[in-house]
Amino acid sequence: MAPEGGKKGSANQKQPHSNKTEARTLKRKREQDDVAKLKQAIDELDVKSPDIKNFTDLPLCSLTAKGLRASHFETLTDVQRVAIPLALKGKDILGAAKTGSGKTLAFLVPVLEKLYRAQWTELDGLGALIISPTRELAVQIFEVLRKIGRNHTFSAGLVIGGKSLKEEAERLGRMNILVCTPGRMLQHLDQTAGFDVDNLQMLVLDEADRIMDLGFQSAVDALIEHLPKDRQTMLFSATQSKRVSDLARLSLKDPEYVSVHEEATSATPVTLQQHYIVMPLAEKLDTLWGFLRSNLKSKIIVFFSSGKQVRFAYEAFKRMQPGISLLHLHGRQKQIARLEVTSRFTAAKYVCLFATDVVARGVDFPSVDWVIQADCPEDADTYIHRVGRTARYESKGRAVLFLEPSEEAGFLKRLEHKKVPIQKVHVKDKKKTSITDQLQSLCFQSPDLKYLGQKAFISYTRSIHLQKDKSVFKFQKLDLDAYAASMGLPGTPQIKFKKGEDIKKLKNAPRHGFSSGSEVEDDEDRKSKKEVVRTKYDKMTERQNQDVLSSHYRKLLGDDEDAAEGDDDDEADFLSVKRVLGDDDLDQAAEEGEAGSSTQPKVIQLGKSELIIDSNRREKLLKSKKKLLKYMDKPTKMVFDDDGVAHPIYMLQDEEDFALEGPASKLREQFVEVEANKVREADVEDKEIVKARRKEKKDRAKARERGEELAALGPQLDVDSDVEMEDPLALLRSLPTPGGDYNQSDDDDRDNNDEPPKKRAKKWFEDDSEDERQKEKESKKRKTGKKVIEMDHEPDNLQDLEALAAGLLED
Ligand SMILES: Nc1ncnc2c1ncn2[C@@H]1O[C@H](COP(=O)(O)OP(=O)(O)OP(=O)(O)O)[C@@H](O)[C@H]1O
Repeated sequence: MAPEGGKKGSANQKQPHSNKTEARTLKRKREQDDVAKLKQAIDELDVKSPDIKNFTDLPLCSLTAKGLRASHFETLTDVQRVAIPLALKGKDILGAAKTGSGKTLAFLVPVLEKLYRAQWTELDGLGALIISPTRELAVQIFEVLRKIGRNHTFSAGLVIGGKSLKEEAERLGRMNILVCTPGRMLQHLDQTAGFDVDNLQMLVLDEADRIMDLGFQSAVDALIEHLPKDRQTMLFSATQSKRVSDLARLSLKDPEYVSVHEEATSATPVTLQQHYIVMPLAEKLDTLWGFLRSNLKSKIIVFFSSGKQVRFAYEAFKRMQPGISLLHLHGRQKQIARLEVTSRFTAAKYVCLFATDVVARGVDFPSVDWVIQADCPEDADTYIHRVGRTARYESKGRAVLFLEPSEEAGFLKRLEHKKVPIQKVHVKDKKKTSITDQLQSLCFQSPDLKYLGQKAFISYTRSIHLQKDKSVFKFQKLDLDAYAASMGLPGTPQIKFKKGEDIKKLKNAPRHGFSSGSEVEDDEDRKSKKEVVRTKYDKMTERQNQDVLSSHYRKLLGDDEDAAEGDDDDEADFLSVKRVLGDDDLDQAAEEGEAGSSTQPKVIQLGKSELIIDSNRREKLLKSKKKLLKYMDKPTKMVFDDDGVAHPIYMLQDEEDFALEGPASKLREQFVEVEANKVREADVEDKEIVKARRKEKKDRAKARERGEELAALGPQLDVDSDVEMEDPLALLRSLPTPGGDYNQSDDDDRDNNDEPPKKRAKKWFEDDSEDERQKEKESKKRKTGKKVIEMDHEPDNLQDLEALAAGLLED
């Protein structure tokens, strides 16, 4: 710890040894005097004094005061004015204040002050732990801490996953302040030897109601178990519940309720204008498109209920070029992509971000003009947090909620109950537009988009079906056929539901091999994973949704969402798509499976189109003229004019003849109808094919299982147990790691890769086998073809942050 005076002293020219010791003693004495004065001032502080208006009116050490000044924080906000004095006095705090009202400083300032007054050093270990529900929010808190704490000498770190556990573990022991997500922190507390939290002075839960929520329950409870009971605890949120059970779980001692806006007439900022539009589900995308086209010079966030909704809307709208930059963010993206999207959105002036609730809470994007809620939020609290991304700290903002007619009455009641003022508006007739035709043709042209659409449709219907609040979400009232058609889908995907799921649990369900922003791995899940030893066949057959060829689509869509398909698994648990792929898709996917790791596919020209030779099977095709015809363009009838130039027949049609055929709009409709019929017919055929292939796959898997059972009796399959004998961790290593790390990329790939089962079985074998030759082949394959996510692919800004964390407060 080096207060200002100390630093100046150390800059002096060389002193004799005795002088140096004397200077050090003097410095320590000054610090002690300083701390004693601060303690006395805090004792004498009247927390209710009306004179407390600015940070300078508080008994803060000069290092914090200097950091606040340099960050241009002078006047206290309401919540800071009430919470900071109480926290300085050592009280446990339960703080609730509107979004954007400055809660972050309300807990960060007391954290710095408490450690300063305790003269905390690196040797004292972890002094304060700040828990956030999402990575984005954790990074943001860390940045604010870095800004206002720049003059202190505490070390601070971020524990949010995205790095190997080992790498993080090495640094943990040196940290005085940690900002973390619950799942990752628990992993360290459970697994990192020598990570001592016995000295912890302060625990902070930002967005506390979310952290105490069902999805995080087991992780948070387990985490609290590790912490000493004798500590100061602070909980903050814009929507704070005072559940006695929560307070007991956290062992809060006689907490002070800081609820500065309780008497306010609205729960949302007064500078926020809030509207809602009622429209049938089938008009949602049209309305959103119309809105974007009318607000090109704005910064907009559009919230959807699931990552799949986000991806479909993003991919479809991007292809239709709305005239404003589009970004998308959801919890299944890689951490690098997520950080890049947040920083691009922060920096841009006119931009639209399609997002899930991963950025609904706490995230402080500057100057957002509009928050659109394209899908109704699960409850009024989520509504309040989402709209809170605009109109932050005295700035203005506008929010629009899209409601389905069946949701209107129920949700308005919920908002009224929470004191949210909102007005109904209508879309102007001349601004109404339909994009169904465009979406239909895009889905027709691109199987990838159609596939995303089907998944988005399913995830939406699933979320509505699962919602607890049945007075708002009425599944039976939705016109699903019209909705599917409005998304451009050739038919309504059939779905079946399992009973007993919970939307909140699902939202926080662990993702294999990938730790998302709001990831929490159930303690019990982790234990059972460790205990149950599975064979490679178990792993292979456990993998669900093998018929959804996601890796294929991932390649079509680019690779920014390596883990995005991981959730196919949880989806397949719950409901299944009766029909997903078209004939072409299956062909392509099968070929891709065969192509394996071929790196440089050959391309040959066939008529106007290109045929990519990326598999042995395709190469063989070249030898059969008849089969090749399949890939040739359909012949078009051409007519030669007087000069001998060829034209398509319609170009030479007489205008009068053309007019006789009827109005162009009708012709167009007829054309669309004919094409749509073709798609429907193709759909029926596809269904049959998919059914047959599924059955075939099931039979194959069964046969293999039988083989395994038989083989288990024979001596040669003692391979697995041998492995276990030689290396007791071998099997454990082959299990998916909870919360997953980037250096677990192999596992990630396997878990998220819905390749055809034949291919995957091979991968599992290779990964588990002791055969060195096979291993070598596998590693070569990875090097040449498949993407391997390297551990050191850290985002620049995160790395910078981490680097700075080591010595937070050096000038
Ligand atoms: N005293 C202050 N003076 C000026 N600006 C401030 C002050 N306190 C906070 N701010 C600014 O207000 C904005 C919102 O602050 P913060 O993110 O802490 O809000 P919050 O209450 O945590 O919001 P949410 O409930 O959405 O998490 C930030 O941009 C922050 O820099």
